[in-house]
Parts: sequence; C-alpha cells; structure tokens
Amino acid sequence: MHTPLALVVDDEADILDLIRITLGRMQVAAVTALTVAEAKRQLERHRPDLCLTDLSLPDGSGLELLRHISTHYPELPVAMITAHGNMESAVAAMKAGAFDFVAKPVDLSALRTLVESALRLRGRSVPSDAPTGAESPLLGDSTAMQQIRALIIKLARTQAPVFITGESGTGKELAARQIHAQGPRRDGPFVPVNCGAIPHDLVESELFGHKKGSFSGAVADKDGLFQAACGGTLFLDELADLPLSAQVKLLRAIQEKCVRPVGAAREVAVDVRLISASHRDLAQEVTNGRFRQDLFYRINVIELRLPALRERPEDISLLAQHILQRLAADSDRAPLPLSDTALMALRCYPFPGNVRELENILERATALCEQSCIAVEDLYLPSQPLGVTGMGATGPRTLVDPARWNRPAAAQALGISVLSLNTRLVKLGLVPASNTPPATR
Ligand SMILES: Nc1ncnc2c1ncn2[C@@H]1O[C@H](COP(=O)(O)OP(=O)(O)OP(=O)(O)O)[C@@H](O)[C@H]1O
Repeated sequence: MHTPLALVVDDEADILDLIRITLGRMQVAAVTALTVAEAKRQLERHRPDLCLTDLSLPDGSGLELLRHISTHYPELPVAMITAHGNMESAVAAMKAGAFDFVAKPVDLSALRTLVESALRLRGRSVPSDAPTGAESPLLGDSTAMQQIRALIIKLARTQAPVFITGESGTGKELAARQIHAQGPRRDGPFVPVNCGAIPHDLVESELFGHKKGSFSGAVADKDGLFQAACGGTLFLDELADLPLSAQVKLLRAIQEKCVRPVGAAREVAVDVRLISASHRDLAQEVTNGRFRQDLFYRINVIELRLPALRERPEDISLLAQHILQRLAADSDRAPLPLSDTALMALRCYPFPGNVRELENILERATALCEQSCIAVEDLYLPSQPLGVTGMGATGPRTLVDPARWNRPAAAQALGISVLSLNTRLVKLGLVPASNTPPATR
C-alpha cells in the first residue's frame, strides 16, 4: 500500500508547515502549492489522494481550483480552508462540490478527522497515528491516573461491556486501546468507530455490512465494522450520536451476538468485545429520550471515567515532556524544552480540549518556535476568563486565585524560587505588580 498523498494549497507558509507536520504524523505525505497555477501543476504531476485548499489565493480563488478539480479529477476529495466564522464561503464551497471545510486558525484534531474522512471517501485505508496500547500507556502520576491504570488491568481480564466517559481529548480511545491490548483479544483487531462521523442513512450498512444491490450505492457485498472486529474489540466512540433506529439494531447485535447485513436474509454470528464512549452525559440523553434506556444498561455494565486535565494539573509536566519528545522524534531533532514560565502558564490553563489540546498547543509551538526553548508566547494560549466553569477546587485556579493560592507550594511544584514565581505572575499579567508579596513569604 503506498502512502496517501495530500496537496495543500495556501499562500501562508506557516499554515502549510503546520498542516504538513500534522499530515506527516498521520503518515500522509504532502505536496504544497502557494498559488492556483502551482496547484494545477502539482495535481498533474503527483495525482494526490486529497486536496486541502485555502479560499483566497494570490492568483485566484480556491473555488476556481475546486471547479478545475471537479472537471479534471472528479474522484478527488477537496476540503476548503476558510476564514474563521465565514460560514457563507464554507457553504458556497460545499455547494460547489467541496466535501468539507476547516476554519482558520486550523484546529488540528478537526483537520485529522477531515483527512480521515477524505481518505475513506477515496476508498483508502486510513493510516493511523494512534499508537498501539503497548507503546503508548496512559501517562500521569496523579492518583486519578494511577487508579485508572489499575482499573484497566482488571477490565482487560473481563469481557463485560465498558462505557468510558470523559470530556473530549481526555484519552477515552487510548484507554479503550489499553483494555484491548492488555486482554486476551490483544492479537485480534481493535476497530475504532466514530459514530458521529457516519451519515445517518449509512450507519446500518457501516456497522453491519450490506448485500450487493440492497440500496443504490451497494455495488458489491460488504462486511460491516462488527465483522471487521471479529475476534477483537469494537470501540464505538461518540455513541450518543447514534440515531435511534440504529440503536435498536445495536441492542440486538449485543444481545444475540449476531448481525444481519442490510439486504441479507440471514444473520451472521459475530464475536466482538464492545467498548463504547461518549463525552455527553448518556443518562441525561436517556432522560431526554435521545438514547434508549435498554441499550444504555447493556453497554454501561462498567463505567470508566477519565478526569479532565485541569483536574490533574500535576500531570501536565510529564505529558508535555512526553509529547515534546515524540514531536522531536517525528522531525528527527532534539526535543525543545519548555521555559519555566511556559510550563507555569500551561499549569494555569484550563484545557477545555484536554490532552489533545495540549498536544496541539505543543505541536504548533514546536513548529513556530524560533528559539532553543519554548517560551510562553510560543504557546498562543487563548486568554481565559478567570471564572472558567468546570474548574475543580484542586485545579490550577488555586494557583491564580489570590484568596487561596499558596505561592511557596506552587514555586516548589514548578521547581523555581518564590521570587521568580512572583516576577512571572506579574509578567504574565496574572497579578498586578502591587500584589506581589515580599520574596521571603
Ligand atoms: N493520559 C494520557 N497519556 C498520554 N497521552 C494521552 C493521555 N490522554 C490522552 N492522550 C493523547 O491525547 C490524544 C487524545 O486522546 P483520545 O483520542 O484517546 O481522547 P478521547 O477522549 O477519545 O477524545 P474524543 O472524545 O475527542 O474522541 C491522543 O493523541 C492520546 O494519545
């Protein structure tokens, strides 16, 4: 199988770099172009598997390129990079045949999802940067993470359905991979499915397969994801997004351990372990009538809750080191260290996107940093209102709450002096200069 190739068209070199690095981590190669004319030449020369193009280019528009591709390379999926908040141009692009769009500043996880869908559209298997359980443990020295790792060892030994909860980016898929990798099915396949990404009218055929001719696009018999996971584990992510009609069939598949492909007369037996996850409150979805109660009880035999990163700020340093080492290995150079102030800023940041957001922040910082050490300015942390909701009492707010903070403890945790901490708090604008107590405190 040859490495998939993407054509990325943008007149901003930083964006091209960022996208190329991200694609590289997904084992997708990239050729780039700064103009429409250059893009047309690259298309002819390289015949890429997908194209990502900015809307406004120096010698024309991305829409013009999109039309050129629709005429000459009708099979090639094109996604538009649009200015933030400009839904009009995103809609225009979709109407003109783009299969999706991504807004600037480019959110790297959205980009990954988009590229995976594009390659699937192309009928290509999607190379994954998702590490195997054996290589990539759930990192963290916090008590919460130690307990989770201990529970995973126990869960790996059973075959009971596990339901993993936690905000987006907290490591739900990674935990599912660990349960699979440490259990008796480890030599079988681990098949992750994002239920929210499957168009509603295709859910049944994707999950259970179909027979040739059962609907207009069914040109051949096709196995579903249940069959693909036979002997292994099926990980149903974003389960709350599954339409009610598919929920009935899923319930039957779990209860009977067999599925009926769309258009098939007979059911086929399937041997899969089911792990599911959602960042939504599934019990609330049941109350609201959007999720079947009987299915909820079936899949929720054991619940594993992954804490938000802001609930365990003591893990940030270790995670950051690990991510920076991986980024360095990807680009064949020495890891960039984080400055003390950068680390402190990360520990004070609430991370609504959790570990995935930390990865994105460090990936961007690594790509854009021009010094030998990542400074707080390289992190481009969004400014947060002080009253961020969902912040636990033990979270980093205690570091920036003048009524509660304990500067000596914070300084010790960061491995810097209290004087240095005070100076940096002022520099970061977290306290006014007059608020800094004497260095001896
Ligand atoms: N404890 C951890 N140690 C190391 N890496 C982690 C940890 N938690 C998450 N990650 C990394 O963060 C990224 C996001 O994790 P993952 O995809 O498992 O999250 P998720 O909860 O399934 O997200 P979503 O709800 O958006 O699907 C992955 O690259 C994963 O490897």
